[in-house]
Amino acid sequence: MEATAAETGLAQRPVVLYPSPGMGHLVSMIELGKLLGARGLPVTIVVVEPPFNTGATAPFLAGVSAANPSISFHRLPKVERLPLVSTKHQEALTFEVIRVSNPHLREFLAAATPAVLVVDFFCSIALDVAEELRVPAYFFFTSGAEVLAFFLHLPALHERATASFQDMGEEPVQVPGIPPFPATHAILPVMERDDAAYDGFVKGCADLCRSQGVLVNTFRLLEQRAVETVAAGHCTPPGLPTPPIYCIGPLIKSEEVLGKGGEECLAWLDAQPRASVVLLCFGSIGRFSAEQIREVAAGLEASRQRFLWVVRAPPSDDPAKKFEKPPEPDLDALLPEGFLARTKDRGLVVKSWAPQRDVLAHASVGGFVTHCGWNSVLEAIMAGVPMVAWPLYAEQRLNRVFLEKEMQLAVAVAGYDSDKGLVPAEEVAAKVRWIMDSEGGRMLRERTLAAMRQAKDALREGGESEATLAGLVDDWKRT
Ligand SMILES: O=c1ccn([C@@H]2O[C@H](COP(=O)(O)OP(=O)(O)O[C@H]3O[C@H](CO)[C@@H](O)[C@H](O)[C@H]3O)[C@@H](O)[C@H]2O)c(=O)[nH]1
Repeated sequence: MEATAAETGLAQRPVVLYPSPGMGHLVSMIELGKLLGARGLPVTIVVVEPPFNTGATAPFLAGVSAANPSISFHRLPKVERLPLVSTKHQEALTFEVIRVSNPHLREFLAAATPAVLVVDFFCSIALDVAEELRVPAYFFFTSGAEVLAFFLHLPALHERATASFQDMGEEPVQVPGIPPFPATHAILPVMERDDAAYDGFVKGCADLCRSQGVLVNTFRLLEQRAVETVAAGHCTPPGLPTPPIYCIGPLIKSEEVLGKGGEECLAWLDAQPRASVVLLCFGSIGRFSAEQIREVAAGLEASRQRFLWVVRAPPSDDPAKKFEKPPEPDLDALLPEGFLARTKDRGLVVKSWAPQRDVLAHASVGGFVTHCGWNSVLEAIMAGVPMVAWPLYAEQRLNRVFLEKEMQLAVAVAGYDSDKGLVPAEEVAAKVRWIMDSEGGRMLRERTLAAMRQAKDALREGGESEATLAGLVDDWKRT
């Protein structure tokens, strides 16, 4: 008979989850917390407050914490200011926030005496604390197994190459278990060796091998080749151990904090025909230039399709404001004159944020133009909605390669005009029409629906992901 948490002492000793502060990293870690809580484990989520925009708002966290009283949230002292870091990438700042928070984490863990610590990729420095306090530490990988294959292999790629990915141009990067991809498609923050983000990634990737295991927010059948190659140790650098891999997903947001704007979106969708609307939404921090916003508008208008479009204010020209929360967009100034009036019968433009998971799950939505953040990908799969891949930052260009070439669940936006620095309206119109109203788009929808069924199978009681998590929890209860 299975030991209960109380019998093993786990009732007193929490499982501590340590997400990095970005919205895209918090949502799935919180879902993991709920699943562990439902299996009788006491769960504490440690929250870090950085001095830059992460898309995760205080109302979001307050809503989650109110809806899940069984999970306790422990806030580390807010990081007010960071040492100067030489970087173009927010990821380098995230590593820094976690580094300066490590003494506070140590203090908390020493008092909480957790049974298990589960950390986000960006929090790998917490493994030092876990080792010192003898707490078994696992990773929760918030992207997919194909990206994990690349991450595990990065230290080996780093040893072999002397040039930055940026300077390797279109040279294909070979990683076991995933399709070759041009060096320019490697993840944005590791493009340049002299950026602080690069060092953080190479170290974090090697740290994956110091853990007791890596829980991955995917399901095996979605990324079978990568999962098997990673598990067989073919991606791990020579001399390092391969951590056990646990595919426990897809874990997507189980509740939305709607607000007034959210209710407006869903009410508008209620009035649209089935599978007729394309959603355009670009993650928790994705932003386009004013010129690109005008091209998207012109493309949507030319496509003649129904649309729901989340528009954010363009990035500021002031580098000091690069990582700040954007103001509300001024739609009259940003959109072409008369656009809103001309498209009012078939389009809804929403400022800054929509309840994406609920929108995707709505029967009126039939296509999704996405930045390829992994939560967005999984939310689309769980809703059976085919994707147009338009990556912007982080590991999204890799996700586009995998979605298009390996999983075959998306069509990629092409035709980037490097002189003008944008994707022209004609390409936006062509891809929107293709996904919503072509034989190819219909086939993609069928494939996505098949993936949705596999995902739901993996999650049901006794399904592969559910059983994997159950087995892991049993192991934890026995330790
Ligand atoms: O208007 C919006 C915008 C976003 N979301 C939600 O916010 C989350 C966004 O997550 P994701 O799609 O993963 O994008 P990012 O916020 O950009 O996530 C970061 O973290 C992910 C997981 O590691 C990575 O895959 C991404 O590339 C990285 O940028 C999802 O749950 C969305 O439903 C909304 O609800 N409404």
